[in-house]
Amino acid sequence: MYQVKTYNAIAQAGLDTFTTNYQLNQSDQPDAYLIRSVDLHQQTLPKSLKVIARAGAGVNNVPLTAATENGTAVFNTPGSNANAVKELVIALLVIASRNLMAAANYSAEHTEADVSQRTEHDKTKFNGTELLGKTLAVIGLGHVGSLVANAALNLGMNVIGYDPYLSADAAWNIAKQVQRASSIEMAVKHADYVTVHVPKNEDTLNLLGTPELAAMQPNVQLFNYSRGGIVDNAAVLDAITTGQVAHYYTDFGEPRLANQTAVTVTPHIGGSTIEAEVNGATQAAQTIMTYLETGNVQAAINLPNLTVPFNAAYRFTVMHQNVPNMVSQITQKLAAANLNIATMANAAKHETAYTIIDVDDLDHDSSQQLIDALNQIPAVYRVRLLIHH
Ligand SMILES: NC(=O)c1ccc[n+]([C@@H]2O[C@H](COP(=O)([O-])OP(=O)(O)OC[C@H]3O[C@@H](n4cnc5c(N)ncnc54)[C@H](O)[C@@H]3O)[C@@H](O)[C@H]2O)c1
Ligand SMILES: O=C(O)CC[C@@H](O)C(=O)O
Repeated sequence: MYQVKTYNAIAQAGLDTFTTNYQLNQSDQPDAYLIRSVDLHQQTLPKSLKVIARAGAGVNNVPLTAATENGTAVFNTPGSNANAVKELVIALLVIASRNLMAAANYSAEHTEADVSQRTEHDKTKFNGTELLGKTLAVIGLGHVGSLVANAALNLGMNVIGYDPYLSADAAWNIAKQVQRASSIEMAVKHADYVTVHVPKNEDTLNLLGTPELAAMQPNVQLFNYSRGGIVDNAAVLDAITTGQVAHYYTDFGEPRLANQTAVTVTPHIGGSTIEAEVNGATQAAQTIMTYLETGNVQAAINLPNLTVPFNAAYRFTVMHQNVPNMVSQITQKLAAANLNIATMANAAKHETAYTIIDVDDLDHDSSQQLIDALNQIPAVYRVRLLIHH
C-alpha cells in the first residue's frame, strides 16, 4: 500500500483517481506528497518521501535541492491551469480598458431613486478604450503566456512576446502573428498593456523593476499573475506616482499594495477554477502513481525524462548525482549479486542522473543486501526496488 499525504484543498475528483493501492493521509511515513501552495521550505522532508507532485505550475514552494538530496522526485502539472489564468488575464484586460471596477463601484454607491439622470451625467467619467488595435507585451510564452498571447490576438490586439528560453515544442503553440522581442525593454516599449508569465526563481526576481518600468510608455497597465517578487512592487508604486504605470493588477498581495487606488490585488485565484483544480489534481495523482509503480519519469523538475516499458519481473531505480563512473559502479554491484540485467537505461539532467535496471530473476532474501550495496555508492540519493504486478 502506498501512502500519500495531501496539503491544501485538492480536488476530490483527482483524489478519486488513486487506486485501492493508495491510502491518503494515514501515515507519517508518506511515499508521496500531493500539494498546491504549501511552503515546503519550512519542512524537513521525510526519508520515506519518494515523490512530490505539485498540482499547478509553480514549484517555488518546493525546496528542490533538498528534495533531490533526499532522493525525492519533484513534478508539477504543466498546463493544468493555464486556461484558467488566460481567462482571468483577458477579463482583467477588459476590466482595465473599460474602467469596470470604478464603474461598478459607482453603481454600488449611487442607489438613490433618481439615479438614472445622474447616471447619464456621470457616465462619461467611466469612458474607456477598446482593446482592438492596442498592444500587449507578454513576458514568458509558456503554457499561460502562449494562451494569453493567442487570445489577445483574437481580440484584435498587437501582441509582442519575450521569452529567451522558449522550448521548440512550446513555440508551436504560439500564433505566428505574435512578434518576438529580443529584450524586455524592446517588448514593452510600445505596449499599452504588459503581462508577465514566468516562473519564480533566482533569475526572475524583480524581473520587472525600475529600468524595465522606465522603458514602458506612460500610463501602461501592468499585470502580474506569475508570482510575488517577479515584479518589484516598490518600483511599481513609484511608477504609479509618476504616472508611468496607470494601474497594477496582481494575484499576489503584500501590505504596501493594500488600499492603493491604482492597484488591484486578487487573492491568488489565477488557477482557481473547478476545471483547473480537477485537471491539476488528476494529473498530479496520475504522476504519483506512474512514478511509484513504474519509476518512469516524464517532465519532472529535478530528474531527466526516462521511460522504459516495465516488462521484466523486477526493476531497480537509482537516483544519483550526475558524476562519472556511476553506471559501472551500479552494474558491478548487480554483477556481484549474480544478477543478469534484462534492460538498462540512464539519463541525466543538470547535476542529477537516473538509472533504471530491469531484471527477471531476483533472490528475495538477498535483495535488501543489494539495495544496501547500491545505496552505499557515494553520490547515490535513493535506490528503489519495484515489483511488476
Ligand atoms: N496566479 C496563479 O494562480 C498561477 C497559475 C498558474 C501559473 N502561475 C505562475 O505562472 C508561471 C508560468 O506558468 P506556465 O504554466 O506558463 O509555466 P511554463 O513553464 O509553461 O512557462 C514559463 C515560461 O517562462 C519562460 N521564462 C523563464 N524565464 C524567463 C525570463 N527570465 N524571461 C522571459 N521568459 C522566461 C520559460 O521559457 C517558459 O516558456 C508559473 O511558474 C507560476 O508561478 C500562477
Ligand atoms: O494552487 C493554486 O491555486 C495555485 C496555482 C498556481 O499558483 C500555479 O503555480 O499553478
